[in-house]
Amino acid sequence: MIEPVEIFLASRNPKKIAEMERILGETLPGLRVLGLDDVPAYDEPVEDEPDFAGNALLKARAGFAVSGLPSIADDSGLCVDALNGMPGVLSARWSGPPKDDARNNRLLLDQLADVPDERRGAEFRCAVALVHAGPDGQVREEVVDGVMRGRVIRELRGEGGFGYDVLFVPDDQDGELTSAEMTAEQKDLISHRGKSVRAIAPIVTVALAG
Ligand SMILES: O=P(O)(O)OP(=O)(O)OP(=O)(O)OC[C@H]1O[C@@H](n2cnc3c(O)ncnc32)[C@H](O)[C@@H]1O
Ligand SMILES: [Mg+2]
Repeated sequence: MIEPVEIFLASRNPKKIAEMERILGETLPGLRVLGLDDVPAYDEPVEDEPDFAGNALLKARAGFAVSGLPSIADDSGLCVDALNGMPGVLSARWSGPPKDDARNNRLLLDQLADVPDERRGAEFRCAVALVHAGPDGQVREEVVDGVMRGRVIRELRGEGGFGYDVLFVPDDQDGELTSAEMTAEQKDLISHRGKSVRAIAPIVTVALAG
């Protein structure tokens, strides 16, 4: 009998989950991705680490502890040069709780109002962590990173993606479209998340082989 191939994905962000499932599905067809609704509710960790890798590990460890399945989590955000790398790990709640993408975007636009075009460089960063049991039963942890460079524009453009995509023009592609104006496939090809999920996929394959 062929074992079901399952992984647990610890995220509360439906659009992020959709991107991760889409990218994982390309490299690992047949993979069944379980989410937070598929396991009993648990105390999700406070994302209080100073970097994306640390927060991604917190989320993946908690997922593994509850599900017992190989567990992955993403921690990501927008790092703006003129703001010394902020919002960074604070991206989701940059304008305060509760998380609100539109309010975050307005705050970022205000903060950058006086920053000239040539100093509006920024990058999306994404760490993806995998926590699983090795063949010896020991817990193994892996973290990979992905980056997408670009710049923050002065108005909201596009309907796709999520979060700060409406304000971000990646340097790749033609350098004009925001990541919210790209198709899902265009964004996946160049995005921070596309890069990190494609980098973790072969490690997931090894983890699933046990
Ligand atoms: O922690 P989980 O439950 O996975 O969901 P979250 O939305 O809180 O996720 P993070 O803590 O990693 O915060 C990521 C935030 O960074 C921003 N962000 C990350 N990737 C993005 C992308 O591809 N496009 C636009 N904004 C992005 C957006 O504001 C996200 O809410
Ligand atoms: Mg979060």
